[in-house]
Amino acid sequence: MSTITLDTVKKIKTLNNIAEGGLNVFQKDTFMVDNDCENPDAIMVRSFNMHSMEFGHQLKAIARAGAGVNNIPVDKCTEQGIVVFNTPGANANAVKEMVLTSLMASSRNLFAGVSWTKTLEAEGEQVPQLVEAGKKQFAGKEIKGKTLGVIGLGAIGALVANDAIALDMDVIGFDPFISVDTAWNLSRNVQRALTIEELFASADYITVHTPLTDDTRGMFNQATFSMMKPGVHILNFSRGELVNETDMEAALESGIVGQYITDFPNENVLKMKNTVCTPHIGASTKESEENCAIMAGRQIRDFLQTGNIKNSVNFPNACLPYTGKQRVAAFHQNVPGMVGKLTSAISSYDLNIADMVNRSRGDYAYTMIDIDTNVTNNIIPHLEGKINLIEGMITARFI
Ligand SMILES: NC(=O)c1ccc[n+]([C@@H]2O[C@H](COP(=O)([O-])OP(=O)(O)OC[C@H]3O[C@@H](n4cnc5c(N)ncnc54)[C@H](O)[C@@H]3O)[C@@H](O)[C@H]2O)c1
Ligand SMILES: O=C(O)CC[C@@H](O)C(=O)O
Repeated sequence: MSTITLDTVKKIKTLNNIAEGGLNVFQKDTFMVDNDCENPDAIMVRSFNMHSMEFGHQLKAIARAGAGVNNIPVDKCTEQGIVVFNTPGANANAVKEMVLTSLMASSRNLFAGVSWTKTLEAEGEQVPQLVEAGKKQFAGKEIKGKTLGVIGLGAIGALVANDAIALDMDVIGFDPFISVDTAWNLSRNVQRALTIEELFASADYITVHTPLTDDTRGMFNQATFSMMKPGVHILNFSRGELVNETDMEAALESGIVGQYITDFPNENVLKMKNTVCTPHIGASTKESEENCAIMAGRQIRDFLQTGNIKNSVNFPNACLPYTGKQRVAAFHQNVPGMVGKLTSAISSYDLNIADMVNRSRGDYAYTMIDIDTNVTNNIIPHLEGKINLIEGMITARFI
């Protein structure tokens, strides 16, 4: 059932702590931002799991202040005409710095060395001698000249790959869907793996930067571990589910995997040998949280006020310069004749069209139509009824 509504004050619900800069983008006279509000027009979220949530008819958009959208039921949102945004690249530098820190720290056994040294606290004046006697167990390897395999050369992977080249590593990257922009920005010294097997066979260290999808879930498993160099270090700052935990545990026990560094601990992973866990802090810097929140806030604000879509993961990007004229923003099936039916519904009320844009993505499409006169409030319910009757319409609103 589709609806057209004339909005007044718009309600933004927050499901996690959103950095202040992202909340400040909402003008106080036009928006109400609250973590408890009912029937929000939009939701801002970080990692909160939204899969069991029901969404009201009022909800028009969800913005993920971050990259991964696996905590959001994107397909359900699409069917309901709810636009899902993320903030591409906004936290990439934070994660890159975390990956490089962990790469060097793990190669030098820093985590284990620091923990062991702390156990000497009660040894009094014996500490210096014990340190000298015990340090050999923590001798590490330099990363210079070693091979780093980077799986997923998007915002984060490309930064990691380029900086690893600057640290004198050999870098091999695998990304069958690499974007043209990233390819332009990638160091020419990054070797391209045509297959993931090629990367597994040559890497001393592997870092993964793909989203969690049905294709990538469990990509680290018994079969892929058997293709890797014994003692390989694996860094996972993407999502825990990329790794088959049982197989990882066995690979760590047998030494095929020398160290596993992950930002996604759980009760099983915490118990695994040679594993270093961080508490999902890859993107936890002041700068990155502000960047993500501001980008997410602006995208939601602009969408609610103008209908323009930027950085959606489920609907096409669409921009029509906003002139303040009455605008119809309609989500519908991507089937022939929809634009014609929309324009004839509008012109049947003697309304003239000033401008329009229509964009499609897969099975769905989005149309914005500007009307060159103000539509009086008594016409809107009738026009609403007419647009409602168009087969294939999901949801539409007047702005
Ligand atoms: N630890 C954290 O706090 C943190 C922070 C940011 C992002 N992340 C995770 O990192 C992921 C990547 O973030 P990003 O900003 O680089 O995203 P991105 O979209 O810029 O890059 C992802 C890349 O993975 C590639 N890819 C997709 N499927 C692939 C496959 N099967 N094999 C190889 N490459 C594949 C894509 O082509 C793309 O280039 C996010 O989806 C998120 O899960 C974690
Ligand atoms: O919000 C966070 O702190 C984590 C974000 C991260 O997992 C992401 O996918 O961007």
